Amino acid sequence: MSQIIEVNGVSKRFKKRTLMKDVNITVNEGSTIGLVGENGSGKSVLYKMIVGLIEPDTGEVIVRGKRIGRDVDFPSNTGALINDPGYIAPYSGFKNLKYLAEINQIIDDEKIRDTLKRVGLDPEDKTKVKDYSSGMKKKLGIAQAIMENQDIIILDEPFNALDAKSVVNIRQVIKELQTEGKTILLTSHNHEDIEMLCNDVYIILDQEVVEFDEKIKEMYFSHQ
Ligand SMILES: Nc1ncnc2c1ncn2[C@@H]1O[C@H](COP(=O)(O)OP(=O)(O)OP(=O)(O)O)[C@@H](O)[C@H]1O
Repeated sequence: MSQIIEVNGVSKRFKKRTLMKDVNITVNEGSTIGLVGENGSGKSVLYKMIVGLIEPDTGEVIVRGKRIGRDVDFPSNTGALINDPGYIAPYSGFKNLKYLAEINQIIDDEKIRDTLKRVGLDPEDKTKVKDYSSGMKKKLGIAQAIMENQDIIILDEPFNALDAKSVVNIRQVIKELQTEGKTILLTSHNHEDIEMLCNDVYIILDQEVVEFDEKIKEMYFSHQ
């Protein structure tokens, strides 16, 4: 298995607060990584550094051999749902995805419709995104992260706000993506999602990212 993402000696602080120091992670192509940690521990920030939205203070992020921020601004062929994506509020879900698809021009309307159905949204629904529920917005975010058949898929809290049936569906979608050989980076506060879907699990603990072994797992989830 080849390494597709490397986080080497990354540190980040905001004003006086050190969020993480000397973080090292290697992600193998085709694997699913889980990242857990308390609210505010830096999970989204770490994923934003991987996609080039936030610059590390020290260290480097390498994706497919290219250093983010030096060789490329953003990793290629990567779909990401991190926090709440900015949607065009007066547009429908379909129209939002179509607008985004026009940037790369690699998918047609049919693929957009199929992806909306795949995540549990009705492609014909004309509801404006400003009137979407939180769960619908989350599904739309997942759709934009996978619609172009991206090889690397980053899903930060994809299950938040989803009802039980939708959780089952999105877990199934993620399993299909795994079968397709995608490299997936997840976060979730739900023990079951992480256990069920991830090959390697890390936790941000005291500003460090460490492997989430059985001992730490027991300690962490027993406090939730
Ligand atoms: N651009 C920024 N400028 C200043 N502080 C920031 C910025 N982005 C994030 N932070 C801070 O970094 C910390 C970590 O935020 P992050 O969103 O990564 O947490 P998280 O682990 O994803 O939390 P949660 O589980 O609640 O989603 C927070 O205290 C947040 O306020």
